[in-house]
Amino acid sequence: MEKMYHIGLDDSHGARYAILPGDPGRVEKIAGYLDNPRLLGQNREYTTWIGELSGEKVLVMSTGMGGPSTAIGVEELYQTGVDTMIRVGTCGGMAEEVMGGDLVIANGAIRMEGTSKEYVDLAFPAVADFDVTAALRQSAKELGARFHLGIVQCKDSFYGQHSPERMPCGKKLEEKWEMWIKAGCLASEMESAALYIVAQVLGVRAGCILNTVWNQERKKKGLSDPHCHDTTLAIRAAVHAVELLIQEGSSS
Ligand SMILES: O=P(O)(O)O[C@H]1O[C@H](CO)[C@@H](O)[C@H]1O
Ligand SMILES: O=c1cc[nH]c(=O)[nH]1
Repeated sequence: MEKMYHIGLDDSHGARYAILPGDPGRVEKIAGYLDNPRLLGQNREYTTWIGELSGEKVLVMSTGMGGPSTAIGVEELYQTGVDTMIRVGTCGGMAEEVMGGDLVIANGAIRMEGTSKEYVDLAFPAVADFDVTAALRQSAKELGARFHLGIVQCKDSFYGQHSPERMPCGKKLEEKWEMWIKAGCLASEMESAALYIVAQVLGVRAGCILNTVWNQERKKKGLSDPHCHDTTLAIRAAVHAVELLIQEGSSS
């Protein structure tokens, strides 16, 4: 096959599993947890490394920030033979109990972004694959991590999250933000809704684990708000979840 237009890969890699950070700068670090890691390709925001876990090929590819580049990356990875994808990213806590450094496993995503609307109407939920989510939960437990499992909010504007008062539509953003919190939303990020909807439409498995960087709600209430930019724990949890899924696949 010809190399895919954006990610620059063809199907010769032979991997079914992909770990997907947003940040290209996180790819090599994640690949360091695989056996025999090597750079496979680099185009636009898509940096890809390949390695192995339990003898099975695994890709690590950055998606860039937001739904559009994530959807393109997922579409093209699927064309090259990938059928199981785990996003490992960062988020901002929304629920009071979600602290900087905690892991958040997203079993579903609020579709307050634009990309997934060009696949299916908003009434359709953005839901993670059950087996991938279960593997992420087991992995987080085995690592002894503090983690939360639940709904995240996906939006297109990082600064609409952090400075809604600056935006002409700020009142609406604030009203919705309050609504998501009252409904039990854990955290905010930018890619999982597009990942889940595109995965659903293509018929592939997807899940997501996030490092909480901070929690602006805790800060607002005068509570402690430790910041954590270290994604190591989320990465280790994602890599081990892939191992668990590979083991599960070979025993079923
Ligand atoms: O750290 P990543 O995976 O990029 O994820 C989060 O960080 C970016 C914003 O800072 C957005 O992409 C958001 O979803
Ligand atoms: O607050 C945050 C942190 C990471 N990513 C986001 O989208 N928001």
